[in-house]
Amino acid sequence: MTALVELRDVTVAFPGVTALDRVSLSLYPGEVHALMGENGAGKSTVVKALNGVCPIDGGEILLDGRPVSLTGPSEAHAAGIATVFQDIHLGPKLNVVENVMLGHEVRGRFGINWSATRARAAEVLADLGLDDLDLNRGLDSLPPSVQQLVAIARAMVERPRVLLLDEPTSSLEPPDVQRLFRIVRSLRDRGVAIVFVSHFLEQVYAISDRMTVLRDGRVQGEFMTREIDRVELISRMLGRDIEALRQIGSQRRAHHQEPEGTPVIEARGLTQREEVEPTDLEVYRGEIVGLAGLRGSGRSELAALLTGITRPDGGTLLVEGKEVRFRNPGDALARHIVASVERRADLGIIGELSVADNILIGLQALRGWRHKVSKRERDEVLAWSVDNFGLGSVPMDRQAKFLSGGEQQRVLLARLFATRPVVMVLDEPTRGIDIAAKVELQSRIAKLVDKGMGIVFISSEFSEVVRMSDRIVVLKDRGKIGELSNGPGVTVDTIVEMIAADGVDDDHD
Ligand SMILES: Nc1ncnc2c1ncn2[C@@H]1O[C@H](COP(=O)(O)OP(=O)(O)OP(=O)(O)O)[C@@H](O)[C@H]1O
Repeated sequence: MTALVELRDVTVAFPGVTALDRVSLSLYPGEVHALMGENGAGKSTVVKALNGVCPIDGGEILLDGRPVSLTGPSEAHAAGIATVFQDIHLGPKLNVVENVMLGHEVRGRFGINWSATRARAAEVLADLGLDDLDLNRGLDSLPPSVQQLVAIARAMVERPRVLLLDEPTSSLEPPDVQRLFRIVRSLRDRGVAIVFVSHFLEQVYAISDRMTVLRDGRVQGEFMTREIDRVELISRMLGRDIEALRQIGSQRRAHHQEPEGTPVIEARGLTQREEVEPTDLEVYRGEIVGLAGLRGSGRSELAALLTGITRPDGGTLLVEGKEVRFRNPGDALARHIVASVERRADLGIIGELSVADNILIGLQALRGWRHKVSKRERDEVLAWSVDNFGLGSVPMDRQAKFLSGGEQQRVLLARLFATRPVVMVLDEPTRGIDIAAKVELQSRIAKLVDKGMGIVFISSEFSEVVRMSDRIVVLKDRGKIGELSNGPGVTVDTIVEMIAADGVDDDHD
């Protein structure tokens, strides 16, 4: 089979980093090709080289066997290459038709022919099995999953031959992922060549036909998905021995005895209208309490109430047995209660500041701006952060906006840890983080907890919640439905069954 697109020895260099080092890979029609690799491996750079966003410094890109120059997005469009970005770049105030057709409106003699434009949008959506979508709805009134599907419809208007999907599922729940995959499969079956980038291993196994593994900007191998097992894939991504990895996989946090004393943080009937039903929660020193629930279960909203990001409408919050009222996250920080929140844009990486300043800013805020962190402490904190969050290859003076998504996530965690918190609320702290860093972070958290900190841990990967938590609070539809003391008998299925069983009887009333 001839490749539709081929990268031959492509090199992309940024000051101080070779993002792609003589990368060769081929995309075939009718195939889903996954790009795999740790944070910073070069996956997004491959996507950007193909969609003309990032010029290449060496090698060549061939289309149907002939060299092409993709020096900008319009060249990539002309070559039939379309991209769906991770952060949806659509018009929130525009309706579905406008979003799908923006820039491709059907024109007649008197300007835009709206009925034809509408018909074309309906055709594209129907083609993707999205005929149930209301074309007049404003995009911002639709759930993120549907917005993501609209973004794909938009990419399909020009009938591209190559579709680039960079982490398209990062904000989707499982049923939406299945819907997206049905669309991806039907496009594949029509001969589109698809590039799929995701940190979710199971999704990659479910959807891809072929994968290329990258590490430090170099290709580590190309495999047919059905021929490479998960352990081998991970070991290729990390460049580590398979046996060592098998051992990491089998580790489970040794759980503590029953909590005692006063909870370090406690919620009594804490509630927020339309977001969180009255909820009780206790976290003791030395404990990790996992919040398990689907997106929309209220898990992130509860986290926000605990840390002053939002204010409750009722109930009480106590720190070390004393009632507190946080007006903002600064009030919580003053009590050494810190949070990482789920959506990256809200997390607070300040792109214009250096990596070092991004790490130190939390500590500086805690001290007050008049008491500058001393040079010695600054050096200590940075050295500690580099050691503990694998930031060795990131220059401390680089502007944070140039880091990869996963690198930014680690910088943010380093910032939180630098404030020496008593309570940490971690909402999806390992999302977008590669597997090595995930394991490293998990053991880091476990160690800190041993030193007497209390942690609220939220992850949409239930396996991670089970691995990390001493206790698991299960949430559904904005409220707590149960609590489990973790132990050998508790598995992902236990949580899933609790969520599935809850309220089923009510439906029969
Ligand atoms: N504009 C830029 N300037 C400087 N360095 C950059 C730039 N863009 C990317 N890099 C660096 O190039 C390397 C590859 O980045 P890339 O975004 O392709 O990684 P990735 O595999 O997509 O990572 P992630 O999984 O974290 O998204 C990283 O070390 C990153 O810091």
